[in-house]
Amino acid sequence: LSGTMALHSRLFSVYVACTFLILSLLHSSSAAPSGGAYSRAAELLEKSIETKQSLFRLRRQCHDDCLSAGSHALSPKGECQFRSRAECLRFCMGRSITPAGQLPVSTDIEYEFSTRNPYNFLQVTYYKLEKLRKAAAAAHTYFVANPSHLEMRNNIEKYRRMKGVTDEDFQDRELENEKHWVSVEQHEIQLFLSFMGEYFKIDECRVQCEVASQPMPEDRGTDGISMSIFLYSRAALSLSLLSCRQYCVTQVATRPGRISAQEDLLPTHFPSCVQTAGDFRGALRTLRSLLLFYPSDQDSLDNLQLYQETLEGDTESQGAQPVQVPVRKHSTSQSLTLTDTSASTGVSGLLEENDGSVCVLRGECPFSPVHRLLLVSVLLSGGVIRQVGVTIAMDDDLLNGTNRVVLDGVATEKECEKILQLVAASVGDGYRGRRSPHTPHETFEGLTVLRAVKVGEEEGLVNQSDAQLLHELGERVRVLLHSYFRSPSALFISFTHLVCRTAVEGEQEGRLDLSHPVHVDNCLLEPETKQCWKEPPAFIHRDLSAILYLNDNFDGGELFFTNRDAKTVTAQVKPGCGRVVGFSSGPVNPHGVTAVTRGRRCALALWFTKEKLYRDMVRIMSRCSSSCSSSSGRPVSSLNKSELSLLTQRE
Ligand SMILES: O=C(O)CCC(=O)C(=O)O
Ligand SMILES: [Fe+2]
Repeated sequence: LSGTMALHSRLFSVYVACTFLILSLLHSSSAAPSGGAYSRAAELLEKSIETKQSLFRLRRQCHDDCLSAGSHALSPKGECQFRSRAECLRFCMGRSITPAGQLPVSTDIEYEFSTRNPYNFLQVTYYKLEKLRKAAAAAHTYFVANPSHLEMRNNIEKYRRMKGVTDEDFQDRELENEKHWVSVEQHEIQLFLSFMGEYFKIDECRVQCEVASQPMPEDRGTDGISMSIFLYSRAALSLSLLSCRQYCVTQVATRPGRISAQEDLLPTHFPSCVQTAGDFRGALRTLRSLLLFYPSDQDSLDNLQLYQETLEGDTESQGAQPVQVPVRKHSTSQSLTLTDTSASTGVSGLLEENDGSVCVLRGECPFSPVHRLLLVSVLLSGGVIRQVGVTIAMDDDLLNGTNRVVLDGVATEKECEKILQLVAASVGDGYRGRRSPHTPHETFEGLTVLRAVKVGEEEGLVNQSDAQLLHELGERVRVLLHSYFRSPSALFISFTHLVCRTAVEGEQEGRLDLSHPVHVDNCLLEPETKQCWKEPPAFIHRDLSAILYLNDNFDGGELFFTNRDAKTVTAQVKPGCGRVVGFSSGPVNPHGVTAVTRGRRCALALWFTKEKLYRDMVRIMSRCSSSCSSSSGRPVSSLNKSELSLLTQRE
């Protein structure tokens, strides 16, 4: 640890300094910084990157020391033992970092680093300083995570043509954290295990969570109130630790620059190593591993039976167990069986007990789902959102799929009524009376939050508190789904749309079409090839979809999920006031709406994103232009170009 002593006290400030530096560079276009300022900038940027790495190394070191050497080994003078691992970790971290340095960094800073933004600025500064080789490496590192950044693509082309810059200079300085993708891309059997080894750098991620989430020693008070705050913050801390650990699965399965994790990363790499000719035992072992992920997969079940019949009498081979993956060396030789269903990524999670046993949240947890939902949502929202009465009507099992849920009781009858009045009072977004874009047999009305607030403000037609209710409902759904799907990364509302579909009278006989054809919300589904292209015009930044239904006095209009063939229906959901259907926006959830053959069906459609950039600026700003007191929005003048372009984004 001695090497990290230099971090003392400066650690936090240097990590944070990066953000201020970026901001000052951003605002310095009028007065160009001098050469001296650029070298200072480069120095600080490098230092912030190095500091972050040192911090991560230190956390790993402390974790290992406190775990393996036994907590007493680190005790001052070796006399007294620590009462807990947390205490040991605090002491260990505290030897190298000041208490301020141990505070968590803000999400903004984490965001900057996760998008590799410091390398963008580093590239500029090295270019200005004419350190072209270093500039090329920084440019490449940034580009790996931001492949659609055209300016950087051009810069890289320019660097390639510059004298003194060679191919070797284009190095990914963050490669260490992303190595596992190299082996994922090679579908070779011998690389499988090394892939597994890399994959379980998940463990590394979880260690970082654990050490980073240690409470500060000052937390504990002696009087009743401080004690309950202490207990409350402890509970919140455990939840955030849990969330952080669960997020590791998603993080490891997310390529640099991608927003969404690769679905089924681990299990889909099994088949490439199943069939080693004649190795029935190996095949059986892999099949059993596969079945842990897909317990009802018919092909695997058939194959399993076949192998078992073939191996009849060979008890040793018959007993082949699922692959066991060793988890990073600890003194107690732990191993994690591949029951990690959260490896199928998405946003669902699992609860891993300290003893290494795995408790899959759905079904096997010590508390009931409803209980869990309420507990988590209340804690996450600081108790401000009333979720009493919300129940889980259907889960993945009942909906026959992945990352799907139906919640009831999210809005009251009164609230549904208010929103329906809002639709009636407003003229809609130009859709009123128009034929639906999806079918000639229905009309379609759409109302955005912005529109609702505007109508409320300007025309006096809509009660302002009704418009505000739209906001609140969106927020309620966000908090509920955030906790249900255990998405540890922040979830931002990306777009909200109040949509009504009305059957055109006299045109309903023998209708064969749909109210909304089968589609996937964040990619372009190609049912013939079962591919889903994550590219525009699809809204590729959408991570989670939700529809809050408002009424049921119509015929038809059921939401249904299908397989990727867009034909095989896997589940159906009947709308009703206060019911929310939530699902991940990706290719596991193709869906459509059956024809509305009588009456008007209204619903509030919401899309969420993990990408801060794509949060709904319209929503934030409309809120702040009206009654918003604790503004979470920024003035328009401070938005960047792409944020501004989002303001004009429409369905
Ligand atoms: O209204 C519904 O039930 C679904 C709507 C939908 O899928 C969409 O707008 O993308
Ligand atoms: Fe949809």
